[in-house]
Amino acid sequence: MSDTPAPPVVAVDGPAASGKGTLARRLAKQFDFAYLDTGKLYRAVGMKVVRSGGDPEDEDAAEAAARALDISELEDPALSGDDAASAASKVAAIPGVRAALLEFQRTFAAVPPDGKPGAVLDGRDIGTVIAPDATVKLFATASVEVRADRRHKELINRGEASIYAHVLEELKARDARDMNRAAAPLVAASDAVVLDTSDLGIDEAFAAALRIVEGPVQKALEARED
Ligand SMILES: Nc1ncnc2c1ncn2[C@@H]1O[C@H](COP(=O)(O)OP(=O)(O)OP(=O)(O)O)[C@@H](O)[C@H]1O
Ligand SMILES: Nc1ccn([C@@H]2O[C@H](COP(=O)(O)O)[C@@H](O)[C@H]2O)c(=O)n1
Repeated sequence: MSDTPAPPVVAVDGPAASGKGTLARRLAKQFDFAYLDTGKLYRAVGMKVVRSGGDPEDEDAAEAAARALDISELEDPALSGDDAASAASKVAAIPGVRAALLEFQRTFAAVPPDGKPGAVLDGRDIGTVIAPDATVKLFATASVEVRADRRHKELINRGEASIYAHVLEELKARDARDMNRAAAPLVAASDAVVLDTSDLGIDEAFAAALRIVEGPVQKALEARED
């Protein structure tokens, strides 16, 4: 049996539109790690149910969709939309759905694809459930008003119709569902470092994230070389 320590894992959790995906993607690039946006798994399951005419709150339909999910379905551009986000947060509350998606995420973290030396995963339960032994855990957050403003601007920049007040309401509803569900609720792991980016631009937020993550990651990489 090999004594080589496991590849480093960076867990990035946080509420919707907190900027966790932006940070996680940049951190993965910085260290040449594999990156998994776990929200896409729930979005794909939600859309699969909706497209087949089902209700995302129907436990049997949602669990069946999660078990039948093919990784190629994560490439669907429709997953970035509001309908997918809303359906995702409904299927995500169903324990059978979370159980069906667990092994894929844990394997991604333990054996990063393409021979990458480590993995960055972002979501809601990475530090608490998927990778409780992660090398380093970041909990990215920002006030709901700031998050709504960022998402609103993102939608406008994409050429989509957007009303700030609607975006704010949608984020509040999603926060409430994600924080109050019984199964893997959105909460910072006790050993996560909380990074509030309300007053930070993207580059400042990344610099702050890097300061938190760099030391533990380098240490874990060096331990694998010994
Ligand atoms: N620090 C920041 N300052 C300003 N804008 C930001 C900052 N971080 C991220 N953004 C922008 O806010 C929007 C949401 O960011 P991002 O998609 O990374 O959030 P997320 O938490 O991954 O969202 P979701 O939960 O919906 O997947 C994007 O348009 C992104 O460019
Ligand atoms: N680890 C995760 C990731 C996501 N969810 C749920 O999916 C919804 C969409 O996620 P985004 O990151 O793409 O915004 C989110 O609102 C959660 O309900 C999850 O439960 N666990």
